Amino acid sequence: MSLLSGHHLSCSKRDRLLFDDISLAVEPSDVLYIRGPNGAGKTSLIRILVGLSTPDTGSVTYRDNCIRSHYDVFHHHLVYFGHKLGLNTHFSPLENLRHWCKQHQISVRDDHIVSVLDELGLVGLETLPVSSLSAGQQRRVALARLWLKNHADMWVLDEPFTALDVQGIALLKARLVEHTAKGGGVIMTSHQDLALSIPVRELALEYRI
Ligand SMILES: Nc1ncnc2c1ncn2[C@@H]1O[C@H](COP(=O)(O)OP(=O)(O)OP(=O)(O)O)[C@@H](O)[C@H]1O
Repeated sequence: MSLLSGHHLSCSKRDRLLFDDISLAVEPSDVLYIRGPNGAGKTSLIRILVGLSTPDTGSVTYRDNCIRSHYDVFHHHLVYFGHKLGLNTHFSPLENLRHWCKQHQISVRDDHIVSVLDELGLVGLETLPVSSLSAGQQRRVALARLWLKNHADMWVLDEPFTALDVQGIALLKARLVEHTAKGGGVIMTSHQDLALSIPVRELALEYRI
């Protein structure tokens, strides 16, 4: 059974048809890479796939159930990473992630969150306000969710490599490989060459005028 599937999806923005009748399916251990030029509609498609926008036509299912009518189950198994990091910059990485874990019913001790932050190269920054961290460090804090929500089998990541340095990219790639090895599925966009050590399927969106 597929994890996440889009069925006959179409989307227009300001009278421009971005994509029409797209169907896709992510199986366990699959990585689907959505690529295309700026403005092609990658983020629009991603937002539809996680239920944040409604397509003009078509539907999205998670394990064969419509995500709209089974949103709680889908949400429980999803990590979505969008352009906005979803961090409160007045609070520390530890406070942000503690709150996020609570929202996602993840029972975790502070020392585990700190160990994940340390693994992500944020040693000594765990209790500083997020506003005092660099762009790449803030992104690492947000990405820590991929290390904390172990019961999520579906990851949907919109340009997750943005602002990461070489080491950050390597950490994330290794995590992606780990996730798929356990049967997880991934949909992602990127403007970088993915070069993962596992097979990646591609869906190319063109810029339609
Ligand atoms: N809320 C909106 N209202 C009106 N137009 C929108 C909206 N969101 C996106 N668009 C338009 O839809 C088109 C596709 O945008 P989208 O963000 O999906 O592209 P993208 O492929 O992700 O681009 P990029 O590579 O630059 O991130 C763009 O022309 C954009 O201006």
